[in-house]
Amino acid sequence: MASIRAENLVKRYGAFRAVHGIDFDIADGEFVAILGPSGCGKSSTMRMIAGLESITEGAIYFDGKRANETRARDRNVAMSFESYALYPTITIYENIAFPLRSAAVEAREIDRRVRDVAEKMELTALLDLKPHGLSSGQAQRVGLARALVRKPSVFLLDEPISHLDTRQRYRMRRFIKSLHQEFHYTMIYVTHDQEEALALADRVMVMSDGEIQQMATPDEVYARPRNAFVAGFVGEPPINFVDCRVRRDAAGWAVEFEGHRLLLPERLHRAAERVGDEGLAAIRPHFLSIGENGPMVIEGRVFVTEELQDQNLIFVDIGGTRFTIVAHPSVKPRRGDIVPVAIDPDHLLLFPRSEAKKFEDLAA
Ligand SMILES: Nc1ncnc2c1ncn2[C@@H]1O[C@H](COP(=O)(O)OP(=O)(O)OP(=O)(O)O)[C@@H](O)[C@H]1O
Repeated sequence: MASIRAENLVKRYGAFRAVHGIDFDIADGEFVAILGPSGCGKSSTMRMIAGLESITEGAIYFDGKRANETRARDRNVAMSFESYALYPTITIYENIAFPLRSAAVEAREIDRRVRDVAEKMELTALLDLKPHGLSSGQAQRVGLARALVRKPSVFLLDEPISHLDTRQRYRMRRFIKSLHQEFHYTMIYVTHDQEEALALADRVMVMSDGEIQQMATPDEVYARPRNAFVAGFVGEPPINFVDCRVRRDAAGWAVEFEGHRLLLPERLHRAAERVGDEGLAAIRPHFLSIGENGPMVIEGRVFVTEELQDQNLIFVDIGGTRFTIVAHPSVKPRRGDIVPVAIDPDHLLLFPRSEAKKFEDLAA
């Protein structure tokens, strides 16, 4: 296993800057997900770590040693992509053994390692078959087994399961997570799927426009997003945003919107000072409820509901701003009903209004 450090990492393709000088540390044995929308520079970052793409500026260190000039095959990095090109004419056993045969590993050692990895990946029963006829989930597992059999120091996965159906995706997620929990590989996992990133990783590196917006644990990026972009990209259904005015008077700091006023908890006083007059308040759909209980209750009009058996999604219009509420399945207002919406100020977030622009780009 290895630790990885990046210092001021830049990737340019001609005049276009895809990665803008990023810094990060990944500890030995850590599982980091690189999360962001299409084109944000995730794959470029991963490919620079793998040595498949040259580094325009800055440096990468493996275990503290500069690796910019180290060739891809000497970095002991395994990569697994969405496409898992297996060799069709040889058995699963030989497909997994292939990288070891190329490296002239002794036959008994090959056999031991292939059977060992096949057992971990639940492939033992398939070893004598040819790839033809495997399900896409099985083929993906063979691809992972082939990457792992070399005992890499770093395991890189680029959108490895995005093409699978929902059931297979859950299954593969469990596999990947258990591989990490059992063997503590240093793993870097590129995805645009926030749920996957939060479910799998020890820390999530959220990227947009070639920059790291936040690198923190799943709990932190969810509960304490550093900016409106992270708040909007992480969480399902997406967070609610509303323009607000930020005020301070004898009672303390407060936000106002649509003629309502909400006193801010102490946790948000520094943010309120930083934001200035024009703010962007945000609250997750799970922290709004329908009912009279709470320090702030505002009336809204229901315009759509979605009943999802384990929860109901209720979409409410409050003074022209649309809010999503996640409610208990027993809460079933009808379209057009006027309902009291309770806001839990402990879960309110506050950003500068200027960050709304990034959120709009994301929604576009
Ligand atoms: N070889 C290349 N030549 C020119 N531009 C490139 C090249 N590879 C990537 N880019 C551009 O660099 C930017 C970042 O690409 P990258 O593939 O790193 O993003 P990504 O976040 O992985 O996106 P995706 O999820 O769509 O793969 C994009 O605008 C892309 O078009």
